[in-house]
Amino acid sequence: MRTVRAPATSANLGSGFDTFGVALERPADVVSVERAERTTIEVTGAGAQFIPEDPKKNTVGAVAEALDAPAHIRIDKGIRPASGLGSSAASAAGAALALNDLYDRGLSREELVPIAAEGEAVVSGAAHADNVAPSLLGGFTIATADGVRAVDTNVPLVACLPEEPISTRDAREVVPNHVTIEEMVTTVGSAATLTLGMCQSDPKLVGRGMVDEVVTPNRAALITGYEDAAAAAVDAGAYGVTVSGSGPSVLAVCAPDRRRNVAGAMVEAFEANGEKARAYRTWTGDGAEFV
Ligand SMILES: Nc1ncnc2c1ncn2[C@@H]1O[C@H](COP(=O)(O)OP(=O)(O)O)[C@@H](O)[C@H]1O
Ligand SMILES: N[C@@H](CCOP(=O)(O)O)C(=O)O
Repeated sequence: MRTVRAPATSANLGSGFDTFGVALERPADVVSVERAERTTIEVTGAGAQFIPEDPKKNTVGAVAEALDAPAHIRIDKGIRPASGLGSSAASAAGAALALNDLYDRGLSREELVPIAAEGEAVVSGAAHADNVAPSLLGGFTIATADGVRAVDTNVPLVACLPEEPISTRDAREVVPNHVTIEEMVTTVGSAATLTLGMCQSDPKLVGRGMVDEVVTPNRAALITGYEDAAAAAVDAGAYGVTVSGSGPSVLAVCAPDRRRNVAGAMVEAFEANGEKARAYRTWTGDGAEFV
């Protein structure tokens, strides 16, 4: 048997749609695998009742098939599904690392990224790698068509998760198909600023680089209370705020000692809009690990 803890992640970070991602120190899924004749799946933990155990519908089933590694797979969910915190991706990343070892496939973590992304295609219709990459590699990752690059970084974060779920598949419907040249120039500037901020572990630069006027406004409109939560986070000291992944979570970057205030302000703002919410005070973290 092999057991892996795979962390939650926050994708896009505003300016890096389908490209940027960070691993969070918490929460995380725990995935255990045992060799079997055919793949079976058992899910417990946060939101387990909303997650299919059919291998054709669960992200880990696609991973087992891609690695030709049938197994009994147990998933203990620490990350609620439809959260915008890479819930489906964490299970896929954990299964990829565990099955690669169980079946001695000898693939590197970088080589496991596209395999784990197959799981994402099952649930969202797109094999986007921006969640599985940081869940496998840790830190800040840049996933592009020609591979993935990871940067070790140390940035304080707050992820606030409102109760109302949003599925990635639905949230991809509101992504615009076209951008203007002005929007492209702004996005490139933001993305470059954010990358520099991650390389220098500078939360102020990261916050400036989260600005995005292309995808984020449409996604934010799907989240009840987003504008108030974002404004409250900035008032409480956040350097930048954006939609985490496809939402509904909201990601804020701030100084380490402002995390409690920022977390409290966002939860309060959501609650004033009739949305229960919880906040994770966290940091950029490591990738999946054997436990
Ligand atoms: N192992 C898994 N963990 C979480 N969700 C899964 C898993 N396998 C399939 N799903 C399905 O994926 C969807 C959640 O994924 P997604 O919409 O991308 O949200 P998130 O941003 O939390 O990953 C739900 O419909 C859920 O049933
Ligand atoms: N790039 C994807 C990221 C989805 O992240 P998730 O945590 O919501 O699954 C997108 O924005 O659609």
